[in-house]
Order: sequence, then C-alpha cells, then structure tokens
Amino acid sequence: MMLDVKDLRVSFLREKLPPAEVIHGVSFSLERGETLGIVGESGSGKTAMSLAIIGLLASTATATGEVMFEGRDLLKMPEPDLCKLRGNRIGMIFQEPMTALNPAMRVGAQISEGLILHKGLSKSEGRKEALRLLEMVQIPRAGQMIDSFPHEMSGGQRQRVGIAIALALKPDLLIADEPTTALDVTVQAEVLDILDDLVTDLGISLILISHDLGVIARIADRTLVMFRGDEMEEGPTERVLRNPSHEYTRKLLDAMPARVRASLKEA
Ligand SMILES: Nc1ncnc2c1ncn2[C@@H]1O[C@H](COP(=O)(O)OP(=O)(O)OP(=O)(O)O)[C@@H](O)[C@H]1O
Repeated sequence: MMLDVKDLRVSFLREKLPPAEVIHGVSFSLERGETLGIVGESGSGKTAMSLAIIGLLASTATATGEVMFEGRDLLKMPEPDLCKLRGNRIGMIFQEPMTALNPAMRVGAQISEGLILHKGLSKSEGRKEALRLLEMVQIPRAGQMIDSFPHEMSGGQRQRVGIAIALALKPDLLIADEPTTALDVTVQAEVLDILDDLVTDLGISLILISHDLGVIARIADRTLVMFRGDEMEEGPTERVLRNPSHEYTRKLLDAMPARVRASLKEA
C-alpha cells in the first residue's frame, strides 16, 4: 500500500467562532502505480485534503486522522522530515504553472535545480537530465526550449514543465491539483495523456484532483467523489461512472457535456 488515509478531518480556526470543519472524515487508500481521481465541486474540500496529506495546510488549520505513507503517519511527522519527502518522494503539480514556476529562471535550470541541490548532480549532468525530462513530457524542440523563460511558452508547455519538475526527483507519489483546468480542452487532453503515460511507465501512484468528471474518467483507476467535505462514494472509476451509488455522483454525471458522457459509455 502506497498511501492509507483514515478518517481525515480538517478544521480552520476562526476568530471568536468555533473552528469550522471542512473535511468530515475521509478514508481511502492508494496502491503503487494506481491513479485515484478526487472529484467534487468548488469548495468541496479537494485542495484542503491534498494539502493536509503533504502537511502544507495554512497554520490556522488542523488535520486529524491518519495519513500513512509507507508505514509512517504524515500527520505526525516533524516538519523537516516532511520537507524532505515533498518534492523527493512525493511530487506536486499545481493548477497554474505560471505561478508555480519562477518567472525569472530558464526552465532547464528550474528542472535541474532540485537534482543539483538534492541529488548531487553537476551542472552539466543536471542540464542533460533536464533535456531528457523535457523530451519525456514531449516539449517540441526541447534543445532550444530548455533555455526559455516560462513566459515564452504556451500554457500547455508550461504545465509540461511543471510535470517535468515534479518527475525530476523520481517521486513514488504525485499529487496533481487541477493540473489542466487552466488549459483549453484539446491541450488538456494532451497533457492528461502525457501524465497518464508517464505515471504508468514509471509505476508512480497519482492523486488527480479535478472538478471535472471528464478529466477523472480519462485517467483515474479509482474515483472518490466529494461533496461539502464528505466522501460520497469511492470505487473503480468505471463502476462509479456507469453505476453511481450516490445521487450526487449522478448529478455530476448529468452536468457533463453529452459528448463526454457518450465517450464514457463507449469506453
Ligand atoms: N485558509 C482557509 N481558511 C479558512 N477556510 C478555508 C481555507 N482554505 C479553504 N477553506 C475552506 O475549506 C473548504 C474547502 O476548500 P477547498 O479549497 O479545499 O475546496 P476545493 O474543493 O479544492 O475547491 P476549488 O475546486 O474551488 O479549489 C471551503 O469551504 C473553503 O472556504
């Protein structure tokens, strides 16, 4: 088992009010090489949950329950140990790569930075590895793009750089929070397919967070449906989509464009 989450609860402190619980006891587990999609509308607690898992919640938040990662409870892990895990064993991909990337640094240097710092690669070894990673995420003309700044790239290319950075340190677990939401639909599909191929090839476990069931349907093995901080249902994606056991999942399915619904039925 890669990750085992039990009865995770998250609360935010409020001034002169009792704390507000926004995640009300969610449990799930993730096997090595498996992709879990977490779906739910805005405010359902998807981001709070992923931040809780990696210990990056705001200081006004508390998380209780258990987040076992390879036998250790991440909720109880001291910050320096968590810091080592993040980016190393657990990688992250964010919604808007422009804000996650450093605008003043060439993308090749951003990809190799962690490798030079944490893995002891020389500058030229780091550059070689950055080039390999850019090719892996299918950046066109990678040899030239390696010296580009983020603003010189398209949104889809920037997100591929985000994926390359997350993969550089060979994580076992990747958490992608709305990784394609900022992209247009065709680019979305390309980036998702690249991510899907890479996690399969590299045997990485992926938690993919999205408000869009179409995105989840495309690559998730299992799907967890959230509503207002509660887990509605969890199971193999095909079962959840074809035969939802909860009314809320049915509503999400009904809200999908007919074209996407039809492709689910064909799959
Ligand atoms: N720093 C914070 N302080 C107080 N409440 C917060 C904070 N961050 C999130 N919340 C609350 O927690 C709940 C869950 O928010 P969260 O961002 O996890 O939802 P989400 O499902 O990721 O939504 P979205 O799809 O819009 O990103 C919301 O009610 C939100 O108002």
